[in-house]
Amino acid sequence: MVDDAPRVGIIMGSRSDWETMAHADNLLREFGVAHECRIVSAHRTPARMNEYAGSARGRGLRAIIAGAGGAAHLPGMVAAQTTVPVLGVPVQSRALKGLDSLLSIAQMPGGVPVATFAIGESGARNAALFAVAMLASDDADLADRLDAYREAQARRVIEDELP
Ligand SMILES: Nc1c(C(=O)O)ncn1[C@@H]1O[C@H](COP(=O)(O)O)[C@@H](O)[C@H]1O
Repeated sequence: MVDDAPRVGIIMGSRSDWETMAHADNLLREFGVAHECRIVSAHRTPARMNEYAGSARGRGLRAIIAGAGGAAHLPGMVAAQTTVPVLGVPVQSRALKGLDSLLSIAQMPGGVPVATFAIGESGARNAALFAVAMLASDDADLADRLDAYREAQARRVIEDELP
């Protein structure tokens, strides 16, 4: 793990979200972006959420990736308490397959934005890539790594071409 002060926070409503959110963690590790992972819930640990959101900018966080499932209020409630950009990841729920999570995160009232990603693993990965892209806007080295990532991805697609 990276030992510098975290630049990105990954939070999730429950330990049960880790299987999904670990994809964001892995991606930030791959890029060498200092980050932290925490369980924070608007419903179950509201005081911890307030403290997390309230201290985020002062601690140097540049983005918060927030994953939650079902009545996924966490990303929006964090966004309500900080101007650090919040990237919301809808975790797939059992009852409604994540459509509930997606709509809970996407349908924010005007004035309190949350960037909303796809349901599940690809959403977690894209949220992390988006955070990398945000940081890369003033970090040339990270921008080069992001270009290299895209090039490697394109090479893999081409190598996988049908016979
Ligand atoms: N949506 C939220 C919030 C929140 O938004 O604050 N806190 C927990 N949860 C969600 O409840 C689901 C089930 O949690 P459990 O597996 O712990 O019962 C998880 O997907 C979690 O994100």
